[in-house]
Amino acid sequence: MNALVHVANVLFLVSYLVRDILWLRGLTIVAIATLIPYYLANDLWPPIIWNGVFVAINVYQMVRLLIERRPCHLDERQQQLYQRVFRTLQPREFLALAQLGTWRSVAPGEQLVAEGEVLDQLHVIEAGTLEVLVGERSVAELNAGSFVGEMSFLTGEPTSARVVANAGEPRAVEVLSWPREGLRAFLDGHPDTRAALQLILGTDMAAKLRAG
Ligand SMILES: Nc1ncnc2c1ncn2[C@@H]1O[C@@H]2COP(=O)(O)O[C@H]2[C@H]1O
Repeated sequence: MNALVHVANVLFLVSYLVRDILWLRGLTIVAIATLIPYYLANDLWPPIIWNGVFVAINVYQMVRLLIERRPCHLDERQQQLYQRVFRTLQPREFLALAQLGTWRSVAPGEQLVAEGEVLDQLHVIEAGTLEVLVGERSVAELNAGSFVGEMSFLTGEPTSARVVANAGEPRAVEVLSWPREGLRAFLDGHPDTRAALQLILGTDMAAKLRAG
């Protein structure tokens, strides 16, 4: 019987070494199950009850994780954007985020963002190129996968530049746009998604700094 205690503790040890929380919880459940015969043989009811509670909590959290991670269908546009920008999110997390936004076309010559405005949206380009202007000076071009308005989104400051679709562009630019407050509320309820998005936005801004 004592061997079971050692086996269980080795399993606990392995569970602490794995990085994926799903595996950690699964191994914890197996380790506890390995200990139960020992507790029963020794009539140790308090640890049986407490470990039953731990198993119940872990099973509940595992079911939640599995629901979050179950495969989901992304349409072609979503799939492209996911591969290009949001790969650090679980596909289902991304789907929820994408469904919160609306797809929009920016026609050649159309202005997406004015300079110095209080922006109530965050955009990401799915296809096409947008031009960034400060005054009349063109300072950058933004391509598929780039965010527009992330600086205001993160700082709450008015926009730093004007962003337009060039009149000479043959095709409309496709963007996915989120309402700022709706996105903030969503992220408040999804802290993992918020952490991942902050990193994605930070990486986007670093790329812009580097390009500038
Ligand atoms: N130098 C730059 N390089 C690339 N993009 C920029 C630059 N300046 C501004 N932008 C983009 O233009 C947007 C204007 O609104 P924001 O300041 O919210 O966020 C800005 C960025 O998305």
